[in-house]
Amino acid sequence: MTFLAIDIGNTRLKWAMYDAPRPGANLLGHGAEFLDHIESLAEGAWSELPEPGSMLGCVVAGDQLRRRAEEQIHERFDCAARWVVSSSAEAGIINGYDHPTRLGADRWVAMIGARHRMLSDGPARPMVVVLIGTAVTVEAIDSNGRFLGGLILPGHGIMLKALESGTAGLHVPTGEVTAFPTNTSDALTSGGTYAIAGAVERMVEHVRKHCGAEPVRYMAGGAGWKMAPSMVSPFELVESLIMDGLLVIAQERMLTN
Ligand SMILES: Nc1ncnc2c1ncn2[C@@H]1O[C@H](COP(=O)(O)OP(=O)(O)O)[C@@H](O)[C@H]1O
Ligand SMILES: CC(C)(COP(=O)(O)O)[C@@H](O)C(=O)NCCC(=O)O
Ligand SMILES: [K+]
Repeated sequence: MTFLAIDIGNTRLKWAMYDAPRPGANLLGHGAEFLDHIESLAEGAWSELPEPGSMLGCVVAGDQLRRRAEEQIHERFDCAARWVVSSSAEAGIINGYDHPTRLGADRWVAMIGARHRMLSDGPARPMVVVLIGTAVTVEAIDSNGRFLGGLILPGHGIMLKALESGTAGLHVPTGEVTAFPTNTSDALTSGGTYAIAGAVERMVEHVRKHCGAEPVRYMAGGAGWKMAPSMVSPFELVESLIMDGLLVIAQERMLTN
């Protein structure tokens, strides 16, 4: 039974079609559209796909975007649109947020994917899960699967936009990440990268100290590949973390139509 997974962030809608709603299922197709281009999905990227037996998604881009995605789903497919809402516990993760449903669904799903991945690789350990999207999130999870809390910080693009709009002299092209930047472009690019790397490393230290063990470290998100090389503690890039989490939840809920 085919399964369609969708992740709608503040920059792009990512989708992946699998041959079954379970972790490790075969990928039949995948893609990403900037939010302005969602209306082209049904007649474009999805036109050649098989009918999904079920779908599950996560949305943090707001109700209007969710509705625009649902229009495409219903135009092209017969299956019901289902979206994950963060809850107090699901698929091995216990939600430590003050108001569990206010936690971004992408963060929740990524932690579920990460926990499942870690447990298929070996014994339970604490984790630090980093998503580098429009915003950056840095989650701490203990070895029992309890989400202890997480950081939200601006992504690279937002940091640069803030600096450009708040100053007269910072309109420059993207630079290189270097330890000692000697031009404005490199200074901005390195500043943003090390701001994120520094915050991530603080969280790694907090988890080490709190849990008394070295955390497993996963990174995902559209700009993860750009950030990973600049981390202090090495992170494993797992581009599919959110899709993996959606597969885990779909299997646990035995999603059918
Ligand atoms: N193909 C790409 N090449 C370079 N940067 C990219 C690419 N795709 C996404 N990004 C960067 O990643 C960020 C968006 O990633 P994404 O995971 O789609 O975010 P979101 O989940 O918030 O929609 C943006 O800051 C963008 O600049
Ligand atoms: C933190 C986020 C903006 C990240 O969004 P993204 O970068 O994936 O587009 C999103 O997860 C969100 O809106 N969260 C709700 C607030 C919270 O998690 O506390
Ligand atoms: K995201």
